[in-house]
Amino acid sequence: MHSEQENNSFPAEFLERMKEMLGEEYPAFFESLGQERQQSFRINTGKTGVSEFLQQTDWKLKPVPWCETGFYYGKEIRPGKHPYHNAGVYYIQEPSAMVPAECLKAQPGDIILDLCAAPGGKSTQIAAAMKGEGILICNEIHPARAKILSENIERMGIKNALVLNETPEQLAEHFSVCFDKIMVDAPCSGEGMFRKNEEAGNEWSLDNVKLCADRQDGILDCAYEMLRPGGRMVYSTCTFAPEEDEGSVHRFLERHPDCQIAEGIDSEGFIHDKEGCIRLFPHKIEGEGHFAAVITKAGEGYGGFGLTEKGIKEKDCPEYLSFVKENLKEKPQGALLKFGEQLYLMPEGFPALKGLKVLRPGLHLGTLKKNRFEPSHALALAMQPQEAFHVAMLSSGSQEIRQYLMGQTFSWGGEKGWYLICVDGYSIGWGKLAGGIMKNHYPKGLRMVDII
Ligand SMILES: C[S@@+](CC[C@H](N)C(=O)[O-])C[C@H]1O[C@@H](n2cnc3c(N)ncnc32)[C@H](O)[C@@H]1O
Repeated sequence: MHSEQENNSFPAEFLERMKEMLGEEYPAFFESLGQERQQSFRINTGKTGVSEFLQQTDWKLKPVPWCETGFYYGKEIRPGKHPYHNAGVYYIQEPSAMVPAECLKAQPGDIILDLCAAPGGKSTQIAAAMKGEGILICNEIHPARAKILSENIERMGIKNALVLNETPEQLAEHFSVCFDKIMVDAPCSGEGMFRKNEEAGNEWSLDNVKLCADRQDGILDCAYEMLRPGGRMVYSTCTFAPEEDEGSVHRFLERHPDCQIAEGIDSEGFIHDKEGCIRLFPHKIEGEGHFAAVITKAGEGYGGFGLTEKGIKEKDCPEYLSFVKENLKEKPQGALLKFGEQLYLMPEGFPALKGLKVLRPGLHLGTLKKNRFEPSHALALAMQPQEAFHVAMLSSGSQEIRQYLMGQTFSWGGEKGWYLICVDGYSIGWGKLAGGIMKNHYPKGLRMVDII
């Protein structure tokens, strides 16, 4: 049993509010704050099947009850240091944080916006459900966080996502009633993560709770503008503060009477209030504190963009076409877009990008250099081994994969040229073979010093 003294890193006013909210359940909640948090990841079904992955490893994993692809792992496993992480085979994500994207019920073909998306937990979960069909716009207001978001979209091999760095207001001006579904995982006071991130408690104040609630009102109003009639939106936070949870939802419904709360998902230990909002408490489930509400907009409509990108003609990129002919069994489908030397592939129906801060306009194919094409790391990660002519299939325990991820060359036999480097069947990057030596094309910024 933990005393209040032992938990003195939690602000007293926060604990008082929780006592008032939870009544006789408060001691159980308080004890849970002193317990260790759960670790989990979500298997990337864009790269592998759940049962296929479970057969491949001897890791002791326990299913997360509310997410078919989510699994708890123990301390003996360090998934972030394993080559599978670099190959985007899973995304390390807190178990409760898997709930909002499950509630969104993304389908292949949907036009979806993730408005507050970095570092990309929910975006990558939504993308997996979309199975590469439809359009996912991932937006993040802070430039440095938007970059991390873009890297995670790349690592997970997602082809149909656009990464933007805009304010919700600027997006709302651009994308009036365009989206079938919107995820609003709002910035909040983070009370549910105090156990995960001890420092978060130091920044807590009632004034900040109010500030967050005001900001959430503004973000939700922008999301409303962008949701098509008949569309579905999930609002979520990782705080217990009622002003930011049910409060934000109620104020929103008052301002927008054509919206209502709809059903989310259920699991043992989930608390549903009478309106249908979902609350997760760490003493009720194996996960941190979270809140989610599904909101639908009345009416009917279609998602999509009035103005779309047309792309450039293939014949204007001969270097790319020869790369495709020599190295890929099939030409990737979609329209080509050129930004300076950089070539991207966009799925059909991508919105016009003029006036937007774009970090990633679709799948980065590579760089058009003078008389040659250099494939991008993103292209490697978005490919399956059977799509390339030359593959270097390495095992996760091999010396070669260690050398590769550390940025070194390794010996290999075969014809010279580009090789898709794979680990246990998962693409992880490019190498270029010449004279029996595989030259390393693993991005410098991603190279590792500590691998298991
Ligand atoms: C809870 S986090 C998002 C986590 C993310 N959805 C995930 O699953 O990985 C909230 C995000 O909102 C961003 N944010 C902060 N202020 C914002 C604002 N005024 N409008 C929109 N987003 C904001 C933060 O930078 C942060 O990345």
